[in-house]
Amino acid sequence: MEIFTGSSTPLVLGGSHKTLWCVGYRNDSTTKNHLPTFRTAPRISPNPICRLAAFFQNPNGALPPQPQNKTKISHQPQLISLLMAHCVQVDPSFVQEPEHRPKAAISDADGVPLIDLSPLFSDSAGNTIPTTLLSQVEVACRDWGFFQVINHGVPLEVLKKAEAAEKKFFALPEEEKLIVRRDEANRFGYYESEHTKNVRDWKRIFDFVLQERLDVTGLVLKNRWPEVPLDFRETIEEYAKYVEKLAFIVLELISLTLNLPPKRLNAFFEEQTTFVRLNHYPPCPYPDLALGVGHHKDSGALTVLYQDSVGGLDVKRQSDGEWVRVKPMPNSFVINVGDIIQVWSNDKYLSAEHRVSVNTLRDRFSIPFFFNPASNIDVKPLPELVDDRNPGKYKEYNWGEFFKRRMDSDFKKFEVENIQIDHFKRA
Ligand SMILES: O=C(O)CCC(=O)C(=O)O
Ligand SMILES: [Fe+2]
Repeated sequence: MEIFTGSSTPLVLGGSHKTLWCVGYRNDSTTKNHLPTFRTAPRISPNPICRLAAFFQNPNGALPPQPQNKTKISHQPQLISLLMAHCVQVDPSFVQEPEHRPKAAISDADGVPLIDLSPLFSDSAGNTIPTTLLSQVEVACRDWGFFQVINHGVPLEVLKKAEAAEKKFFALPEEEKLIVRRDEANRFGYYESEHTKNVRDWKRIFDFVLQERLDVTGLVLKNRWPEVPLDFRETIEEYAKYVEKLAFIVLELISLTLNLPPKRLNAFFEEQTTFVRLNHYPPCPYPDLALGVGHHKDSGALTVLYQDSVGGLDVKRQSDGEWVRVKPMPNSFVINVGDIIQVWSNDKYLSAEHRVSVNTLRDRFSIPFFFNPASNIDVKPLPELVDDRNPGKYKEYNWGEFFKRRMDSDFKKFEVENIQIDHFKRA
């Protein structure tokens, strides 16, 4: 290892091609204020493998004094060992491009709208849905593409049991989880190496579908269940049943806000390709470089997500392009519009960009329910919502093929960006 200093950066640490190092604090004894921020080094080093520079925000940390500019310090063993004591190994497959790395502080002020669904469950609810509730849903889908719901009808006990089962599963030894690891032939089960936009995510997942079938597009929708924890399958299938009810309720509310009959969209979901994902985001020693899930939009119709109290889900606010944190709220769900609703609504509603930030100290768990239509559905703007003055903005595409192409990129690192909804946008 060689250590160089450069004129514009305090430190650049080299390594081999496969092993990059940068200076950082270890997890223990770290507080937020002591965290360094990492940036990719400008090309100041003649050595192409010297790629990472570390900028220490807090000079009170136990760091050596700054070496003189442009001095090669690899001959100073004491200095090197002191630096090494503060090194974390960076796996380059997790490193995001500089423009996608999270800033140190993410605001949660002016966060996503919160909608109370209790009017739908009260005794006096009858068949009428308050217009105030509908307009809240409409504004949230239009301005944010994201909202949180409380009093949603899913019992707290069901949520808590699912969260406990999820934690138990991820706590199993790796070799036990690998028994149900997904592969190219069967895409459901455990996976620890998912990529979003060709960068590896700092997470582990377990996926299962609501309806198993050998699909027409050649996608095998078949679950793999672990034998332990014993009540795992039963618990999370029960959770999924409740969340499915909530997903249909939200779908009907959205139909109403589009001036359509409440069940207008339901038929698309009779043979749904919905799947549920359990996410575990372990603590990450370089949260300024990696993400739990890279920036993306969900490709299905709707996502209904339960998150624990740690926080990390960031949404790109439509109004100003700022990333804001979706503040965890006990006993709530986060709902977001996916690409399909964006297309059905002919861009009235937007599928918002989001990502997951990680942290150095706490494990985070979440459970998204990806509400997806049948694979044979051809997605296009709904005929009721287009006319000569407002022509359809998307060409028709087949959901099953789109879904399969997206899943393929979970296995291979493509050189180019995988299929996106914008590819179907009319000029
Ligand atoms: O874990 C989260 O909060 C969000 C995960 C997510 O966006 C996804 O899996 O698509
Ligand atoms: Fe997502």
